[in-house]
Amino acid sequence: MSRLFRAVIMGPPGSGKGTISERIARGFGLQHLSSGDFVRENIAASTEAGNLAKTYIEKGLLVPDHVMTRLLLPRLEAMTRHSWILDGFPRTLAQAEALNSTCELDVVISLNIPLETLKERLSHRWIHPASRRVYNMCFNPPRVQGVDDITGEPLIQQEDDKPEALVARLRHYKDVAKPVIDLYKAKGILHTFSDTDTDHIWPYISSLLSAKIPADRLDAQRASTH
Ligand SMILES: Nc1ncnc2c1ncn2[C@@H]1O[C@H](COP(=O)(O)OP(=O)(O)OP(=O)(O)O)[C@@H](O)[C@H]1O
Ligand SMILES: Nc1nc2c(ncn2[C@@H]2O[C@H](COP(=O)(O)OP(=O)(O)O)[C@@H](O)[C@H]2O)c(=O)[nH]1
Repeated sequence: MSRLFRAVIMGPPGSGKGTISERIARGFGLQHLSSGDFVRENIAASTEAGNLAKTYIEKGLLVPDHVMTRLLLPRLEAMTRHSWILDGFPRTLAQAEALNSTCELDVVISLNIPLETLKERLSHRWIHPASRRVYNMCFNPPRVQGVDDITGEPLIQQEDDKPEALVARLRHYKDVAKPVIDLYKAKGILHTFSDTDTDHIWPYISSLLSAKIPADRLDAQRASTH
């Protein structure tokens, strides 16, 4: 059986991790794994790690490393048949080291997007809270303004997408992401993309993945998702 392909996507809030991961999932048949989704699923299922995570999220805090790794690593270990793109994890060096000891990554994509662009995007980000489907009133608007395409339910704006909260989140991202980025740079698997538009970045990411994922693996991957 061909070896699995494992990728991580990193970037500050609003950099397009979710948007690009979805394109990668559709275009290359990788499974999009979102750390935020794992956290929410565990909270909904009241698992031990989920209950712990909830106490932090309710206070608007990041979930501590030991809880995140307990929640995520077993899920990754169980992914023995499907290649994946991981979005939202690792966020800290401790998480990256724990991930290292679980699996070998093929590619890390780092998104480097100007602050003004992030502010602008997040001020137009609207979310369907139940599914976490993400819209943007300019870039990918819903079919009907203010409501989710699939359920017709109302969309909301998140408090921490407001510009005041964003600056603090960004500062925090820069501090904690730097050692993670340095680690992946040293391993020779880091690929950084800088631009103001996802549509400009996408062709470069697409050719990187086409070159990195061997054709036979790509075919097998696509066949298993269709
Ligand atoms: N790797 C992680 N480490 C710590 N906490 C995490 C991690 N991933 C997710 N969380 C927790 O889950 C919450 C939801 O995560 P999610 O990635 O959906 O949203 P977010 O942090 O607002 O991301 P973004 O704005 O970059 O899209 C986070 O606010 C955080 O509390
Ligand atoms: N205007 C604009 N908005 C974008 C672009 N790429 C993504 N977005 C939107 O910007 C917001 C943040 O993107 P998202 O994928 O959620 O970023 P994440 O926080 O890194 O996962 C969402 O509302 C996206 O629809 C882009 O190139 N231009």
